[in-house]
Amino acid sequence: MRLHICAVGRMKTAPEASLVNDYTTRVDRAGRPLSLGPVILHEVDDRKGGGMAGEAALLRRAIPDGSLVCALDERGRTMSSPDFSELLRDWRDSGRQDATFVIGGADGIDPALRDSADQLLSFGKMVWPHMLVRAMLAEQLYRAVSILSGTPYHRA
Ligand SMILES: C[S@@+](CC[C@H](N)C(=O)[O-])C[C@H]1O[C@@H](n2cnc3c(N)ncnc32)[C@H](O)[C@@H]1O
Repeated sequence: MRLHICAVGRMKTAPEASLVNDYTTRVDRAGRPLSLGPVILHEVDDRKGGGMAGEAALLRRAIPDGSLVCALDERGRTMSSPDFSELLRDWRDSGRQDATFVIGGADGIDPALRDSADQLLSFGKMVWPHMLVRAMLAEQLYRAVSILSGTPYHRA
């Protein structure tokens, strides 16, 4: 199952970029025997100033047809890392080819797009900067793959 991160904004040389690259490379390597990965990053940038609706249109276009969708939102469900690994395993076993994780911009994710997601995932009630959320998501994807592989990275 391919893992897509559809996110508003361009990371370019942001300090979080090396973290995202490191963890996604690790997911690609460790996830291969589990049929999870690669991680594919799709960055969208609404230059027309269309706000959340404009960003949502670009995000929808970036989400592969038929993909399962998890929207990152502080109002979503908090999960333990083992729970998240089970979600990934169940999604992989569903037979769908793609899972997409959506990260919004400064104003968040358009409510219509958020409500259409299969899962709303929260990293706690606090609001985190969107670039940091990419790095946190990439790390949790690697942690989930490590849990499913039975390697000792995750210690509960
Ligand atoms: C700066 S936040 C936007 C917050 C915005 N005020 C809102 O109401 O959603 C940018 C993006 O980072 C992600 N994000 C921020 N904090 C999060 C959290 N605690 N859990 C999950 N995702 C979060 C969400 O995808 C959000 O759309």
